[in-house]
Amino acid sequence: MSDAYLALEDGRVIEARGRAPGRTRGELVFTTAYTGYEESLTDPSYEEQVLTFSYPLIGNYGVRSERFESDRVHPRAAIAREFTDDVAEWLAEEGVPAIDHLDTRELVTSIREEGAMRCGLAVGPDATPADAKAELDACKGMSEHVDIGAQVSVEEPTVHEGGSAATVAMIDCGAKGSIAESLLERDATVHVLPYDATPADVAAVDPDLLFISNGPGDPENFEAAEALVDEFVGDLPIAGICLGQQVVANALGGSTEKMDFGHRGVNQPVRDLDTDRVVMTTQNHGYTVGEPGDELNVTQVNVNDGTAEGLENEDLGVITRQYHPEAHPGPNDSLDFFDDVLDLVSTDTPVATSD
Ligand SMILES: NC(=O)CC[C@H](N)C(=O)O
Repeated sequence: MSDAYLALEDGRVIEARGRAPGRTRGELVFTTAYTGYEESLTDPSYEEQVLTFSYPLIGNYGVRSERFESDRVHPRAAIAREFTDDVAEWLAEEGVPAIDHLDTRELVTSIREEGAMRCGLAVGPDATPADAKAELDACKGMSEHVDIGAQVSVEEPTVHEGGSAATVAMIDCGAKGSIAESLLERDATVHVLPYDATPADVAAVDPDLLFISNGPGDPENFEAAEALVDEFVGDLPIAGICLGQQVVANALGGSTEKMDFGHRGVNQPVRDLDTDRVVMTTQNHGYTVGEPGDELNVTQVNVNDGTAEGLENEDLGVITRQYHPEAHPGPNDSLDFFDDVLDLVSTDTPVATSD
């Protein structure tokens, strides 16, 4: 008798061991990251997804809140070959179902072959396969979560007072904490604004730079952020990370599309087309920029599949990354992105200034 069931869109129902109870649903994805489970589980970009860890043992160095990227767990559920008690207890306290003792190697292979798929989970002493299937039946596709920004963004503007290197208006589409920290460490002051901020809200903080954060779901559902890029491009330098890159591309004539199973891990190789240098990067995305449009140049590409990893327009002062230069988890090799971003302010790159 099992106490946990995972129902998949391909019709299978997989038995597992329950580690944190509940009923839930979401898009089933996997990460190959072998460390950084606290950072991944608190990354807002995982909202509405069920996160499978391909690394078999999750929790072997405990759970410490200093390593969290936000104030709660964001995946709808978590799956591993084996969770330690520390992680299972944390997820249970957070009300996030967790299962283990299933063949995650086989599960990850299925996602690679069939693509990210919808799933339903039922976990606990009374759980049945029918409960898991009922969750699956009620599960929406990622793009159908049209107001997902409201689930992850700040409700009111907040400010992180730093130094005078730059005043940054950061649009919080579900930002990881490390992004603001990376800017603060470089002496910037960061105004965090809601995902649906208006041009007047941005102008009110008199920024030197507009920064669009990472965030969950389909970038086409972040129309307000797209409108901000459209409004301020040429007047303010603009930077973006992950969803931020996608929103910037959509605003400037490019397009985005859903990937089969995405990039999630801490060793995704990225080649800079100018220097030919390859760096290992942290990634967590299921959509990608298809066409960059006429305004943006692709400056970096993924070595595995050639997808756009960096976009720039030097004249307009626009620079974005699809991966996570702020790391947490993962390698620190791309932290200089934040220096490049702040250089956009100090070198007055944009063609025009706001008056
Ligand atoms: N980490 C992110 O910002 C993810 C971006 C977007 N939600 C995607 O899945 O592609």
